[in-house]
Amino acid sequence: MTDTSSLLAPTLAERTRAILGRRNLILVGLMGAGKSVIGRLVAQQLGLPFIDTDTEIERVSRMTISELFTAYGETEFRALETRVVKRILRSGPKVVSTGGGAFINDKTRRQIERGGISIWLHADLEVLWERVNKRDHRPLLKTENPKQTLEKLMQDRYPVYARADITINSRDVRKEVICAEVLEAVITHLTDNRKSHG
Ligand SMILES: Nc1ncnc2c1ncn2[C@@H]1O[C@H](COP(=O)(O)OP(=O)(O)OP(=O)(O)O)[C@@H](O)[C@H]1O
Ligand SMILES: O=C(O)C1=C[C@@H](O)[C@@H](O)[C@H](O)C1
Ligand SMILES: [Mg+2]
Repeated sequence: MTDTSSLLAPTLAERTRAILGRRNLILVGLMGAGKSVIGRLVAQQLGLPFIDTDTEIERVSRMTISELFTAYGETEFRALETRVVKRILRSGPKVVSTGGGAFINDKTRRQIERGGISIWLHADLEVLWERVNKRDHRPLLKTENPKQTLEKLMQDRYPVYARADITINSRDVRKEVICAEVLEAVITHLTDNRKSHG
């Protein structure tokens, strides 16, 4: 007789979707870490809506992020980001990729902590630099030495990103590999949580 048990076993995506319930998955991390690309793929796999907060900010303001920084400055941009993140996370489940500074801002981080499971895409300097140096639309990197600026942002921000519920090592492997690692980590995180809460 043919063993059909493996054919009937739920897939990784199905298992993740089942345990996730109505929670949101929120990707955080530096520019170039892969939040948008991996977030979209995770959402596709889980059959959930995907929202990128930078894109949503650009939609509601009808300005690009660069234009917002130039016209109103970073402080106003952060206030708008907090409001947009709060609204997006009011309902779930969905997959949300955030702008690089969202989790660093105290108010926005509190919204994220309340709003779902946070996932830090951690990457080293060379990986990030290879990815971001191809385009120059990022206002924070419009400096004399953008690579050094990126390194400084890593030093300042990594201790804060480390507070995320889950950390994934984002590196140059196929995005499907990173996506599968995210799903596995979500299952582990929620299973461990269940155990510790009896
Ligand atoms: N696993 C990967 N392998 C190769 N390239 C990748 C991988 N993940 C992301 N990239 C590439 O790196 C670049 C940055 O990715 P992405 O835009 O998703 O980063 P981000 O974290 O959303 O950055 P930002 O905060 O600037 O929006 C893109 O060109 C993307 O295709
Ligand atoms: O790292 C940051 O502070 C930023 C990252 C981008 O996603 C944008 O949200 C904006 O350029 C600021
Ligand atoms: Mg992005």
